[in-house]
Amino acid sequence: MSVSVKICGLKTQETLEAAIDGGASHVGFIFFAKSPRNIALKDAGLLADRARGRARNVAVSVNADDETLDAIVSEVRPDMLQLHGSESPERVAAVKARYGLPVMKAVALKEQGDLRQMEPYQGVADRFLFEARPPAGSELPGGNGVPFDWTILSTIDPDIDYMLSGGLDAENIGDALAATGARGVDLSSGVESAPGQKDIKRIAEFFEALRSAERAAA
Ligand SMILES: O=C(O)c1ccccc1NCC(=O)[C@H](O)[C@H](O)COP(=O)(O)O
Repeated sequence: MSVSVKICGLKTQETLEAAIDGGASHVGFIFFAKSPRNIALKDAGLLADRARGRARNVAVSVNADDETLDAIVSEVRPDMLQLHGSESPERVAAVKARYGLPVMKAVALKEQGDLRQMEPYQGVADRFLFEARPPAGSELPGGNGVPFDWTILSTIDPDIDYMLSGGLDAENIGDALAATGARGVDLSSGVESAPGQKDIKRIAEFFEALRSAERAAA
């Protein structure tokens, strides 16, 4: 079975096309002012229209209020909302009900016990995005380009639907898949030449490495 891939933080047509051509199942747009990947609503709407039907459009927000999410949903018409802040299970349920869209909830992991943070969201979030805790001093809850200890996921219930994230790139994707058996992965920094600057060559190299890892595992 092929691994689903979300390339996150896209801002240009060229890199969006490179992601979809490479085989991305999901493309992500960041709505967080402090991020170098932050995108204007109108630009995200145009990119999402271009991707529609070829990849699933994911709108990423951080503790966004209804007014902000209303604007995102109306302009971008995403297929999925990714909640990447400290949204409570009740907030996740309310967002799902308000927009009728699936929600992926980000959970940051550093040690085995952190997996317990996921429990209140089970049966509420449609999917999880497991990634590293942000390094000290980072203003970004995601997109920091740091991996976590993947062995944390070695005992996870195989029925839990998640994307593995945090510092993935062409060099480590084979090891990451071998360690976790993840069926979905998400990445951003690993296909950039500088923060917020997606790189077509690095996107292609990532997909090449992923296919090679999939062949090795078959
Ligand atoms: O990428 C950002 O700048 C960002 C900012 C605020 C909230 C979430 C953000 N990214 C969410 C993602 O889904 C990233 O792809 C994920 O954190 C992995 O990033 P990376 O470690 O750089 O591959």
